[in-house]
Amino acid sequence: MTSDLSPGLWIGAFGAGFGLLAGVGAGLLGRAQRRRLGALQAAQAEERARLEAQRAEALRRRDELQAYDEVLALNPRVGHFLWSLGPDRLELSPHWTPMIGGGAEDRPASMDALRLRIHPADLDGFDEALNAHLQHRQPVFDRELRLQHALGHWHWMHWQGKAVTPPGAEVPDRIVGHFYDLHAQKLAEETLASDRRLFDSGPVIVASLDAQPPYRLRSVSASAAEALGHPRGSKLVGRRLDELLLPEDLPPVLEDLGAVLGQPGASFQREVRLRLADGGSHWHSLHAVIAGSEGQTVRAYLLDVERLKQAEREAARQAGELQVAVEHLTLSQGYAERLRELSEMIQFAASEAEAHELLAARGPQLLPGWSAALMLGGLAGQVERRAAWGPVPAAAVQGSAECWALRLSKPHAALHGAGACAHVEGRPAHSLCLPIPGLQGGAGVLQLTYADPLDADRLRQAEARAAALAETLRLSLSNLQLRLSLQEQATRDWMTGLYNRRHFEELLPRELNRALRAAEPLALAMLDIDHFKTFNDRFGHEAGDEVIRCVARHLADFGRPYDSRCRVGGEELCILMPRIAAAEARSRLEALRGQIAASPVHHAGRELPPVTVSIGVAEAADGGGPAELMRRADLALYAAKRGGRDRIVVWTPEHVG
Ligand SMILES: Nc1nc2c(ncn2[C@@H]2O[C@H](COP(=O)(O)OP(=O)(O)OP(=O)(O)O)[C@@H](O)[C@H]2O)c(=O)[nH]1
Repeated sequence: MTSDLSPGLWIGAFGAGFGLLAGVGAGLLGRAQRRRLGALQAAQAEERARLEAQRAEALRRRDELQAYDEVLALNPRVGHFLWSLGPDRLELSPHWTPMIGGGAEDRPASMDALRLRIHPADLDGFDEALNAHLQHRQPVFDRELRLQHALGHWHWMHWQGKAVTPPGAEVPDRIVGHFYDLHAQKLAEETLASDRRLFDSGPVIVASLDAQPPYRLRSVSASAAEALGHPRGSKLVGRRLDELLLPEDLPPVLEDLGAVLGQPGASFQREVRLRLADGGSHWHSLHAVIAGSEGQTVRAYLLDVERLKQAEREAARQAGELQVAVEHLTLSQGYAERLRELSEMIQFAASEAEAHELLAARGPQLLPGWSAALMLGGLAGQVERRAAWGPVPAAAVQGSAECWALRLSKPHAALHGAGACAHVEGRPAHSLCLPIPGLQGGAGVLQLTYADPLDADRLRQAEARAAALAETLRLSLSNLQLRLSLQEQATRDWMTGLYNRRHFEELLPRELNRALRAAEPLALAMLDIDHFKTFNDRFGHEAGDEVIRCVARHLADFGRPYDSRCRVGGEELCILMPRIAAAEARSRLEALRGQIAASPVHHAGRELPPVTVSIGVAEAADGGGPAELMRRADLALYAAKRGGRDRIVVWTPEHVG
């Protein structure tokens, strides 16, 4: 574009001035005229010099303006316009096209054409700005507005211009000026404004603090006061960091600050609790940046994460509960498995004593840390300790009156000995008695003690386990008792209560082997009631039975606990006597024989004739099996019968069968 303000106008004016002066000088001739001419020439020279100076100035100005034009032309965001008012001709520099898009032909050629592309909302303002300038209310025309881009969107531009009035005229005939691209700046401003709105109303508190103790708040987004529970508009500026944070959170933040102070751009992140107006606090995620060229400001961004924290806490609590539940489930599954094993072993124990030993061995794994005693009904109503583990002892229970669990038939718990049963010794933190009813010999009790205090959860778990253990013991011990008693019944002779023949046949080889292994003697005595048939014949079969029972009672009371007394046939009985030799057996059996002979037998209200027995004794010998031992005892018995009955004969090799 060629501006009407260009220096060319000035240069033309100078040329015309010089021509006029030269013509005037040529017509001067006389002295006076010469004087006048001299004066004129002086004035002329002066004027020439002035014009020269003006010309030089104009040239300098032209160069400057050219340079300015060139620089402006370099800037794609600034263009020039010349609007000739009369003909409404608008000339736009080529910068227009890259700003507003389209081709050169799309450039508006008149103000009317330009106005068609102005955003309707900006049109009035545009016209008003023009009028204000043309009516001299504003020194320049200056307006931001949106123009329709060739691609359709509204594009922000800034127009500035000045009216030019031609020499001698009274009103301007044109406006010259420039337009520049404001779009990127406007978008940035809008983004900033929306950011600002977000900061002021959104969840993020933006704050600036002095980057030096006591870290006073210099500015803070408008939302902060309300977010922290203060009345809207409350003044937070000026507060110290220690007034804003919970005391526990201050030291780590001070430490973080210490590490970044004086380093512009350095930052740290941390979760802190901001104090609320009501005395509470809210967790915030703090992102702090050292700002300012000298690092004189701490810029802090705080996002309220209280709900997140609450959710985290809730999730952690639920996860904890789940973990506990899973642990309980796992533990209880493991525990149930261990109880099942114990129960099986107890039920198939060879004796109650073995069952009690099993319990004592496995109990510590079932209830770790607990001391326990299983007390079962014994003689004279006493409840005796049968199995125990752990350091806290239990005294024997003299009667059910001493145990609350037995008295009330329900579990009884005590804390630090207060209200504990009399048999609980010491003052354990926890004691628990569980009744075990339904056993032969009377109800039993399981006493459990724990020395140190337990929390409610662990106590509840232990109580549940103890109850399960007591129930397991009740079932398995009563099953064992039943099985042992059935077993016992199967081994006993129904009429006499002595072992039966089947049991004797099982017992004999076992005892014989044991004796041989232990190199211990073993004596077998065979007894036969003398002339038994005559009892049957004279007094009846029942009398015969009574005779058998009477002899059996003598046998039952005879000898040592580990002697086995059996009825092996109708009126044939035997005694298996471990750890004694035949001679010793014989002397003991003499007492038995004498007792039987001396004891009257009554039946049906009358005394029967004296009952005597013949006894044959044999001793286990090397190489001889059970059959041989029985054969020898039989041979000795036969010898006793033959020898006159009511006597004892010990087998010797002479008794050849
Ligand atoms: N009442 C009764 N009699 C039985 C029983 N078992 C076997 N008997 C009888 O006992 C008798 C056995 O008699 P023997 O072995 O001959 O005895 P004994 O000849 O009378 O006397 P000894 O020659 O001294 O042995 C038989 O008559 C059987 O019927 C029983 O359980 N009860």
